Amino acid sequence: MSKVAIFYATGKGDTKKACEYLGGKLNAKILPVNEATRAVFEEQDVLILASSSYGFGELHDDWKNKLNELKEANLKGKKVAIVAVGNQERHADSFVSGVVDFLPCIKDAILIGQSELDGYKFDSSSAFINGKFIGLALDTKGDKEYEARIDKWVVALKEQI
Ligand SMILES: Cc1cc2nc3c(=O)[nH]c(=O)nc-3n(C[C@H](O)[C@H](O)[C@H](O)COP(=O)(O)O)c2cc1C
Repeated sequence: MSKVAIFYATGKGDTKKACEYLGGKLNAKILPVNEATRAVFEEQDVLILASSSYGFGELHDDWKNKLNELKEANLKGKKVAIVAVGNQERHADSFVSGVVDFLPCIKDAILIGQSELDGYKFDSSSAFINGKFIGLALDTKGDKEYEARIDKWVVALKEQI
């Protein structure tokens, strides 16, 4: 069985809560990213990188501080999925944009878990590329049905793992 781990950064707990729900569905290990190391990244078959956005579409600081380690990790042949948490109404100009900074750090990995627009309304998002989100976009405060989005994503993800 594939070893799946979710590495998350969270400010007020929204991303953590979503990851706990997701982790239960995937039977995955869940780790605050500030506890992760290059070796732990390399131990996994599938890595799920989860972060909320802060500033103007930036990653949470805990993830910013780990990007170098992620970049140095040998992820060749591994699968990586992204979970992006934000607020489409209050931050419509940079909705879940921070997670785009993962892309240069996972070049040797296989990106899985891209998702559709699926009813979101925003003006701009760096994480929405060529008509798709680069991962799962969640607005846990603005979308009461966010767990249903996770359920749907998990079904698609399991086919790619
Ligand atoms: C100062 C500040 C800046 C934010 N910037 C963004 C942003 O650029 N894009 C976005 O989608 N959400 C933004 N948000 C919303 C948070 O990402 C959102 O509240 C999220 O649910 C927080 O999750 P967390 O508790 O896991 O950190 C911002 C929130 C704050 C307080």
